[in-house]
Amino acid sequence: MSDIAPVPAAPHTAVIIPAAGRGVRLGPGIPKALRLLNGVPILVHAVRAMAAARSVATVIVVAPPDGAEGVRALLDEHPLPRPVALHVVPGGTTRQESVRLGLAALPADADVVLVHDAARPLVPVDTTEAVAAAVRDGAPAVVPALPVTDTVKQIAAPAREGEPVPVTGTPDRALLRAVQTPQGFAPDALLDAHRRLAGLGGEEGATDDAGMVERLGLPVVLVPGHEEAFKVTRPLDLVLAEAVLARRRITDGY
Ligand SMILES: Nc1ccn([C@@H]2O[C@H](COP(=O)(O)OP(=O)(O)OP(=O)(O)O)[C@@H](O)[C@H]2O)c(=O)n1
Ligand SMILES: C[C@](O)(CO)[C@H](O)COP(=O)(O)O
Repeated sequence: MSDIAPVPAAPHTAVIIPAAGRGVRLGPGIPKALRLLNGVPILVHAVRAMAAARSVATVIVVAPPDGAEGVRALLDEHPLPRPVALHVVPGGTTRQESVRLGLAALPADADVVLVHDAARPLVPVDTTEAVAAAVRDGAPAVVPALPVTDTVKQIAAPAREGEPVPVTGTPDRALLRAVQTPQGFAPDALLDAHRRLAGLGGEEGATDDAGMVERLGLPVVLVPGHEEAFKVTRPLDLVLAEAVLARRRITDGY
């Protein structure tokens, strides 16, 4: 019998980056993930942000459905801050379908899976590490979040933007949080949510990945998000992102 303790396997965080959206709210043009921020595609910023985290060993980019080869070539042109295994797969027509297609490429030995919007290119590495660490410490689902600063009104039914609409209530904003990505999961929790809910109508209305896991009745915990992890959704967000990068160039030499 050997008295040598087995060497624990190194942590393996795999990241899925859904990048298959068109970016309709940003306005006409090429898919949002390929638009430039300081001369570099938004997607490249997002991949670099994920690869900067020390536990991240695999990054799976979910490309626009007809654009996987072009995205692969684009990523090969841009160096990453650390070596990672990089995969590119074609995405689907909804965000959840794209995430599911990314999950199909998940390595079997991953102990944490993060899902990170390509549209959040500036998330700081500490936020990513905090989410991954909380999953590794035993939480099945972890979400970075910030307090809500606007007062939020409830309306009775979805309405077109710009249309006057009656208010039905004002939720207590102290009980609300705005959630960001990367969201982190024990791989089985997210895989199980997709196996059980996808295609059965169970994913309808789930606008984030943790929402899928919540529907299985599993606990989801929040950790502090970061204001620079904002989502590039509308044109003004691009202006803000350029300003953040300009400040980082001055303060961090980045
Ligand atoms: N079919 C889709 C739709 C969205 N996404 C990704 O999900 C993330 C968050 O979505 P969002 O910001 O809403 O992006 P879009 O769907 O592109 O935006 P819009 O709704 O304005 O078209 C983005 O990185 C986007 O590329 C995806 O991979 N596949
Ligand atoms: C996942 C997400 O970024 C969390 O805030 C958000 O729900 C994505 O929503 P979108 O409508 O696809 O922008």
